[in-house]
Amino acid sequence: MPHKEETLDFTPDKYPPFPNDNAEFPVVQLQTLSLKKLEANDETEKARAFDAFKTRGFVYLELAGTENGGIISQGADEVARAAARTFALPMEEKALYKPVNRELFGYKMVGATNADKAGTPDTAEFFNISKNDMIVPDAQMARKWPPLILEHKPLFASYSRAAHATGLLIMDVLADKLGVDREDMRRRHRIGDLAGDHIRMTRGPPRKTVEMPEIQTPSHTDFGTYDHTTSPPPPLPSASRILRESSADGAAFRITVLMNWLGGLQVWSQSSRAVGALEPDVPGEWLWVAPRRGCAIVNLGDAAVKFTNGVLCSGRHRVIPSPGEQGQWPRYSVVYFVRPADETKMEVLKGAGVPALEEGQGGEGVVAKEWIYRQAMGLGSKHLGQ
Ligand SMILES: O=C(O)CCC(=O)C(=O)O
Ligand SMILES: [Fe+2]
Repeated sequence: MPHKEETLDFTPDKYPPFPNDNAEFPVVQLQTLSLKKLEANDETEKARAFDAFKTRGFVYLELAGTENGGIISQGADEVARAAARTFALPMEEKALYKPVNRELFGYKMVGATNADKAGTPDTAEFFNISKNDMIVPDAQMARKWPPLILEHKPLFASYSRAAHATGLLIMDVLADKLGVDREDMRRRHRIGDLAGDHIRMTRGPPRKTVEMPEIQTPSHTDFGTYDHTTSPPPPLPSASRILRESSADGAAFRITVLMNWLGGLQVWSQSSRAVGALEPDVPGEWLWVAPRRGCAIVNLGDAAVKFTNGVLCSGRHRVIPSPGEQGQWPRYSVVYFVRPADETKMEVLKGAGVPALEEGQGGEGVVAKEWIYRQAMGLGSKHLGQ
């Protein structure tokens, strides 16, 4: 590799630990699931998984002892190094890869998304790499990619396959618990089918000031989602309402497999999940998710909630600069999104554990590709092509 001499700003060996000060940096206690046990179809672990995804919607997933887990944990470091090289390219070059065709793939520059309703710009840059393009020969790729990304294509392909398989395994677990046909679910997420699935490489700059807020990735979740433990369901935020009216009566799954090295990810405290997308941020209502070595962070997307008519939960989250000393470092993360295939009609699943829709709750049944695009637009993405 011709990169020996360069200095990258992804330096995980140098990071200080997440601050051990729960008063200043309160952390969320997430359940830890074992991928090895889930792969072995361990009933106790499956029950714990179902419980965690019904309540918080976020878990740590211990990766050790499995082939896919190994590919994810080692691959993530390699992907982050590729990310550091990619983000170091000149802006004119990165700008050649802006999203087109109502897709999310490609480069999102700093400030392309609103962090709140007042239009405060976000501070993170993303490169979204389509799984479909990475697993086919170059001649069959749908988009152009920077040479640097093509150079790492085998890495992105193996990472996508391992993360996709891991997402599907979790889906199997949830399907079993919901009394839904596993194969029916798998059919909507076949790796070779065109879908919005991608590896997202993110980079957020070091913290500029001690004061909040500096939003790297704004608070996001999921249209029409509500925490089923709150009663009655909170009103839908305005962006959600538009989607609810114009889109689906149900949904399909979305599972996120996330690797990060520094703090910065936060989830809403249990009591405050009702707040909508792009609402002003309320201090004191966020809990930090401390990164754990050897673990991925897995969360469900909005689609999983709609798909199950509210049985499963997707937690609201955001990214801000890393806490304390960690804030001096640029922050990288590697995210894999498993999404339903583009042409999947968004419908509520049929299963013993999924409540049926009430009369009049239906929608016009858009397909996944359109639904994802509308979601992203609803979250204030100004950079997406029409
Ligand atoms: O960077 C992280 O830790 C989380 C990123 C995230 O939530 C996203 O890209 O959707
Ligand atoms: Fe996210």
